[in-house]
Amino acid sequence: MTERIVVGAALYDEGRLLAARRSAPPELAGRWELPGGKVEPGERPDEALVRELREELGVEAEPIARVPGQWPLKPGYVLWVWTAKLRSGAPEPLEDHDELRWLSPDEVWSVEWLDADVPAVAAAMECR
Ligand SMILES: Nc1nc2c([nH]c(=O)n2[C@H]2C[C@H](O)[C@@H](COP(=O)(O)OP(=O)(O)OP(=O)(O)O)O2)c(=O)[nH]1
Repeated sequence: MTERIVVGAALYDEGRLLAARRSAPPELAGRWELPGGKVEPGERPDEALVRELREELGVEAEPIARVPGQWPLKPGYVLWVWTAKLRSGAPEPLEDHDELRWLSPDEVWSVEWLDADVPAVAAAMECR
């Protein structure tokens, strides 16, 4: 079975990284993640990233580069991350999240990231 790809955005603006706090499901609620979601069948991962940021945050974003690596999520799912920048709009927690926070480099570890995101965020910090 091939794994389903979940794309996450390391969205940077003026050197700060956007973190999003999940509102669901209960076992993940309250933990922080890179915004994104599942790639749909027939969709390119970078297209999925743009779509998810539009749906979840109400912004237009531009993927910059894939962050090397992939991180296992729940069985059957794997996380891929792109650095990205904002093209227009200001992110709002429209779907899946109840809080957003722009983190400066010294604040990046001040939130409780989902387990899978800890190594993914560390790798993304190398690609700023
Ligand atoms: N988006 C995202 N999901 C993550 C991260 N880390 C992590 O463990 N996950 C998990 C949470 C979910 O079980 C799964 C992604 O699901 P999702 O709910 O974001 O996907 P989606 O927007 O496509 O929503 P849906 O199809 O479930 O309605 O991966 C991350 O950094 N970003």
